[in-house]
Amino acid sequence: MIRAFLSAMGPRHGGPIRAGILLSTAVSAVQGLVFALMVPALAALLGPDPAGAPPWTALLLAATAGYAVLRTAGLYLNFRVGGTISRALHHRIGDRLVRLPLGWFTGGRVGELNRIATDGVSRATAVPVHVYPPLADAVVTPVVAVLALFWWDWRIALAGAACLPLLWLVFARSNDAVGRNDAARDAAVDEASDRVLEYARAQPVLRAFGRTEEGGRSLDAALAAEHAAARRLLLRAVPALLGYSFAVRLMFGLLLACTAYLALGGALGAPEAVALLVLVARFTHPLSAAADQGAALRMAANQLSRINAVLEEPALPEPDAPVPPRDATVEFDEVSFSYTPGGPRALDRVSFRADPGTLTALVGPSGSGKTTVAKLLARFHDADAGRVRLGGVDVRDIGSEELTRHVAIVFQDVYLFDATIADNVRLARPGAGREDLDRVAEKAGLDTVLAELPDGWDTRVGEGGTALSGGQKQRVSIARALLKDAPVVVLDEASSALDAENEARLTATAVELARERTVLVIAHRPATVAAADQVVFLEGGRVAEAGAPAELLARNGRHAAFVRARERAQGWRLASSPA
Ligand SMILES: Nc1ncnc2c1ncn2[C@@H]1O[C@H](COP(=O)(O)OP(=O)(O)OP(=O)(O)O)[C@@H](O)[C@H]1O
Repeated sequence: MIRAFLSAMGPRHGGPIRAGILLSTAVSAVQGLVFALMVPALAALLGPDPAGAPPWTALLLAATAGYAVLRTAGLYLNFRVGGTISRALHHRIGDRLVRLPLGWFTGGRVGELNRIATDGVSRATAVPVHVYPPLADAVVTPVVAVLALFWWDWRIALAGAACLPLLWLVFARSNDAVGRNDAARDAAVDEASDRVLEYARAQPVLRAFGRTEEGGRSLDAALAAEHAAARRLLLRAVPALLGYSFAVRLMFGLLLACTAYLALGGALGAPEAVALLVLVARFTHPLSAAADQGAALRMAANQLSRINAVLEEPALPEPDAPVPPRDATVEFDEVSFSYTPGGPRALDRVSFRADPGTLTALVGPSGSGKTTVAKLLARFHDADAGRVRLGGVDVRDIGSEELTRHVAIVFQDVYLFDATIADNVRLARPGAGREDLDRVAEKAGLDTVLAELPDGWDTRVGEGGTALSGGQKQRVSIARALLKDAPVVVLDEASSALDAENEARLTATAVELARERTVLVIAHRPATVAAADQVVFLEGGRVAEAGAPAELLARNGRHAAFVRARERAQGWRLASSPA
């Protein structure tokens, strides 16, 4: 557990945690000494010669004063350590997230990340403040008290010592039962949170097709599984905790019987017997509470191992000596890639080259690998084989900051922050002035949208951009990419969402951009394909054909057949330009 803590906190914050644990342990040990001193002090006070009590009483008072000082210092330190843990874990998780490959952030991670960053961190934060000190009181204090009692009366101490391993055994077993079932419940809670998010996001689709009931089935199943896991945890944890509580009371009874036996046999005086009973009674409550704290510790340990799993997730490897790209040439050289190790290849020995000053249209049926090409160029993932080069340099040798500066991508599923349109566009270049914004707005077709909105640039877009239409969001996203002014632009052309006028404007913008940049368009529109300098036609993850659009149409191969099929299905019309 401590190792998991230190690993999660990193070397910089290990010191305060160790200090907090040491101090809490010391406080509990001193408390054990205070308890042990109560026995001779009380025995002397209640015995036939109370005049002999002052030395014991003075020692007891001194130990109590020391205990009070240490307890206060421990409380103060542990609250500070709790704050440090919370801050450090949030920072470390945040730092890790920004270094993870973007491909790591699939939908299923959202619920898990949310739980780790909230519940996980708060449980870990509670350990030094609310969990470890009472646990140390329940474990260290009795052990020290029993050891100290050996010095005073070995028979009673032996009886106490004999009970401790038994208690420990029951404690460890009950902890195990809670820990195992808590991990299973955690997994069920994650699954349920993901399904809730999915159900909320899928509402428009489900309602459009009148399938809200069916759509809710997987959510119902996940919630039922969560309920079952919580029940299992309860059913296993309650008997385990009750068993432990019973063991504590059994120990209390045994010590009671042992003390009575010694007192009745005359081996122990009545004052000593009373003092011992006070001591034993004093232990019952903290020992009983230990089971709850032990369970809380196991749950925190489970959360810590989940936090550590994120922190240990391999970061995107960064080059030791980054090499800047020489120009904006994009080159795929025999690139193969699978999303899952050993799984089907999304790209299979893909090779093509896109030169600066040209527009390349990536065309192909759904699932042919067009988006994957864009993702490998931006290093969402690294290729399994072959090389993706930018400006003659392998993207893995460029360094992610430099690569980000060179490549701007507009994906179809646009995400906007809950801020104004201006803020969202300025994300690309925070210092950009109004003139720059107006310039890119015109090129992206955003100017007409702004003219219709009463607050113009200051319109708030809502969470994720919900206050804007799909086409409006896409235009904001294009303006953002244009403002970045990167030498390579990848545009995942919207298959819908734009009207004819804006479609034409966007094609014109792509062509204009391609005068000075390398532009790759995942093309769904005939006008864009026709305007391209070259078409890379993908099928099943392979480059089936590549060449100028007119040349490919004239060849009458896979690309031409695909275009004809599209024409029939969607009314595409793509004429080969006269040679
Ligand atoms: N995150 C992922 N995990 C596993 N497989 C994936 C993932 N993303 C895509 N794939 C698979 O990789 C292949 C290529 O997908 P990709 O998204 O590149 O196709 P596409 O040509 O862009 O399709 P579309 O035109 O429909 O967007 C497909 O078989 C797809 O199922």
